[in-house]
Amino acid sequence: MKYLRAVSLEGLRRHPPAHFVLPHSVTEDTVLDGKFMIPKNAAVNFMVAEMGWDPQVWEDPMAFKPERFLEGGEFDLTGSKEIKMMPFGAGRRMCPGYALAMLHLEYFVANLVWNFKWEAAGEVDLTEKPEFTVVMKHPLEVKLSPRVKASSQ
Ligand code: HEM
Repeated sequence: MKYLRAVSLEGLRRHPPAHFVLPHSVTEDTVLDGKFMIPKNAAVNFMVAEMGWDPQVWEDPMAFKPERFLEGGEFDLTGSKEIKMMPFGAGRRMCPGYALAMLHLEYFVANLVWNFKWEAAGEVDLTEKPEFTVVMKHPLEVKLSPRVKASSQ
C-alpha cells in the first residue's frame, strides 16, 4: 500500500493535472524577500509543475521514481511544514477535495493493475498538452487483458 501511494504521489509530482492553482491576490501591497513587490489585487499564481521539477529540491526530477516517496515517513501533501510540491495548492485555499482525490487515485490505479495485464500497443509518449486539466498529447494505446477469470456466478 505504501508503494501504491508513492506511485500516486510521483504521478502528481511528475505530471500534475493542474500546472497552476486558481488565481490568488494580496489585499495590500506586499514586498516578498525585500525584493519582489506584489501590488494589491494583482493576480498571483504559482508554477505548480515547475515546483515539483526543481532540481534543487528533487534528485533527477524528470525521472519517474516512486521510491523517492518511500523514505522519510508520510509525505506532507498540505505543505504545512515545507512545500516541495503542491499539486493541490497549499494554505487556506488548498483543494478541499485532496484527501478524496488521493483515495480515488489509489483505488483507481490499484484496480487497473490488479484486474488487467497492460501491454503497450504503440509508442508510449508522455508529452503533455493543456486542456481543462493537463492531459496526454498522444493518448495511451494499450492492449488490455483481464488477469482474473470472470466468476461463474
Ligand atoms: C487529482 C485530483 C485533484 C487535483 C490535482 C486538484 C487540484 C486543485 C488545485 C491545484 C486547486 C487550487 C488550489 C489553490 O488555488 O491554491 C483546487 C481547488 C479546488 N478543488 Fe481540487 N483537485 C483535485 C480534486 C478535487 C476533488 C475530488 C474535489 C471535490 C470533491 C475538488 C474540489 C476543489 C475545490 C472546491 C477547489 C476550490 C477551493 C478554493 O478556491 O477555496 N478537487 N484543486
